[in-house]
Amino acid sequence: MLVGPPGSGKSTVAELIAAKLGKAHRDTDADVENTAGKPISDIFVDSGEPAFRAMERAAIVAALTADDVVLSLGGGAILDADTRADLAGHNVVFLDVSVGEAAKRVGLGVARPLLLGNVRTQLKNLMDARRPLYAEVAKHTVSTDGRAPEEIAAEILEHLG
Ligand SMILES: Nc1ncnc2c1ncn2[C@@H]1O[C@H](COP(=O)(O)OP(=O)(O)OP(=O)(O)O)[C@@H](O)[C@H]1O
Ligand SMILES: O=C(O)C1=C[C@@H](O)[C@@H](O)[C@H](O)C1
Ligand SMILES: [Mg+2]
Repeated sequence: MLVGPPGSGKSTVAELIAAKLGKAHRDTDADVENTAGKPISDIFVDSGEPAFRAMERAAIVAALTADDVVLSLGGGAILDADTRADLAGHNVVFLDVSVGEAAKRVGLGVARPLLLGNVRTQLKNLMDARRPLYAEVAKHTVSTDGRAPEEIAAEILEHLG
């Protein structure tokens, strides 16, 4: 199970790990979009962040009951105390990334509504606030700066044994 800020590579790396393990990859952002029938950016505009967080929480509860999946969580999933409690006992890996590298990876698109405006500033604020929460739920932290997704996936697989 992968957590980390936007642009840390959760979705990309989880897909690689799932392929190596022959398991399914599940991503709570994708689950929310499928349930809502629209992109996350539209959910934020149409219904607001609290409504998105409620949908995200429901997607996580559902995903945690599934067997044999490699799960990537939305960047803000760990803001929810119930989710943090639910993650205890799971094999959670925190994908860490610097502000500069994450900003390069996510670009300037509208797909990540919380980063609109000054992407670097938003990322910095968000990471400063959340780093303790990512670290709290994770059993293992992997630095991703300057490393290819394949290398990161291999390190995690090695750690999993
Ligand atoms: N280690 C890496 N090095 C370079 N680019 C990467 C790396 N990991 C992911 N990327 C690229 O960065 C972008 C963001 O990756 P990804 O969507 O996997 O991040 P995420 O953590 O799932 O973000 P979000 O929280 O917004 O869902 C993608 O274009 C992806 O190809
Ligand atoms: O960091 C966040 O709060 C978010 C990250 C994305 O994965 C999406 O879940 C959404 O854009 C919110
Ligand atoms: Mg993702």
